[in-house]
Amino acid sequence: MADATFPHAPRPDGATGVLVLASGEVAWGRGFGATGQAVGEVCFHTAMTGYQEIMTDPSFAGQIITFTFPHIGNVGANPDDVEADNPHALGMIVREDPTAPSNFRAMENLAGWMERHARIGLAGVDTRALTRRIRGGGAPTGVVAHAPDGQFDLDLLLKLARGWPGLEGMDLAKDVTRETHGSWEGGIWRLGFGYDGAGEGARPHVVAVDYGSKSNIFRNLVQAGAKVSVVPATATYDEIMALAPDGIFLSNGPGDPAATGKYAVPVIRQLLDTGKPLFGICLGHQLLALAVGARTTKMFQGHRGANHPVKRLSDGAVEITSMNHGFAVERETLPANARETHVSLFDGSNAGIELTDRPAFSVQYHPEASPGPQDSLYLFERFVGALRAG
Ligand SMILES: NC(=O)CC[C@H](N)C(=O)O
Repeated sequence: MADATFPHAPRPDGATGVLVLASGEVAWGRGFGATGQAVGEVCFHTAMTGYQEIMTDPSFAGQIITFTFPHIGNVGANPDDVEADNPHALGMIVREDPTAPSNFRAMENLAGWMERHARIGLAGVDTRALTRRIRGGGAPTGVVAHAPDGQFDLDLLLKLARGWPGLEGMDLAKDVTRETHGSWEGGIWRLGFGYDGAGEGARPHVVAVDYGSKSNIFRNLVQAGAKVSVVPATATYDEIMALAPDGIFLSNGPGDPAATGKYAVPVIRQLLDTGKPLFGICLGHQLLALAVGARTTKMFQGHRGANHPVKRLSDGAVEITSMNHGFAVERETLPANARETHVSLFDGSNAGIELTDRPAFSVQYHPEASPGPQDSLYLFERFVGALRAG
C-alpha cells in the first residue's frame, strides 16, 4: 500500500542520496557517511537519544533505520557508546543533516564514524512521511544509496530492492555472533569512571549464548554479580555444559527466530532439561518460547523505541522499556507450562514469559537499556539472585 503522503517531493537540486523502496517509491536526500548502496528492511525507531548504541546493536543486521527524532548526530560519536565493535544496522535515514558534534565526549562526527564503518546515511528525507508509510504498509524493503556526484541508476536500485528476500525465514544470528568462546570482562559505564571492572568474591557462572548480543547485557550480568562466559550462537549442548554453568543466558539477535531456532531450539531444550536457571532477552525470549512449543510471527511494523510501556502482570506495575523487535511470540500458542508475565501496553502483544515447571524466564524488551530507561534492570538481579540461591 502506498501512503499518499510518501513520496511527496520531486528530486531536489543537489541530491546526493536516495531511498528506493521495492514498491518503486523514491525519496531523495543528501548522503553522508559511506558511499555506495545497501539493501534491507526499512524500519523506524522513535528513540530521541542513543543513535550510536542503536546502530551498533547486532539485532539491526539486515535493517535500515529511519529515526523519527529529527536531530540525529548532534552529540557526535565516541568509542564508549557502542554495543558491538561495529555498526550492524546497514544505514540510517534522518530528517536534518547531522550538525557538528556538541558534546564533551564526542571524538568524531557522525558522518566520519559512519564512513569509517562503511555505513550509509541519508539526510533530508521527510521522515514523518516515511514513518507514516511504514505504519500504513508495514516495513518495506528498500535501498539507501549515496553518491557524491548525484549519479544514481534507479532501475538498478529498484532491482536490488525487489531482489532482497525479506527478513522472514532469515537466520542472521550466525553472521553476527562472536565466533570464539571467551569470558566477558567489565561492568556498566559511569560518568567520570568509564566501564567498571568485575568486583571481588565468588561469582555464579553464566554461560551466555551470543545470537548477536548487545554488550550492555553482558555488562549488566557482570554488574549483578555474575561471571560471564560467552559462546557462539551455534555452540552445542556439550560445549556449553563443558563450561560448567550455574545458569544459561540467551541473548538478543537479528533475523527470524524460527530460522535461528532450527539449530538453537534443540540445544535450548536440552539445557532446560538440566533444570539450571535460564534467562532470555528478545531473540532469546522468542527462542525460549519456540523451545517449549510456542510459535512466533512477523509483526506488521514492529516495536523500536526507548519508551515502550509494558505491564508486569504479577503486580500491575508498568515498566517503561527499550524495544527493538519485528517478530513476536503468539500468546495463543504458549503451552500450559509457560505463563505470560508481561504485556505491551502499545498493542497488547506478549512481552515476557516464565515457565512454571523450570526456573526459566524471558522478556521481549531490553532491560539492559542502552539506550533507554532502566526500569527493568531488576531482571538481572533476579536472575543472578536465583543462581546464588541455587
Ligand atoms: N532485538 C532482538 O533480539 C530482535 C529479535 C528478532 N530479530 C526480532 O526482530 O523480533
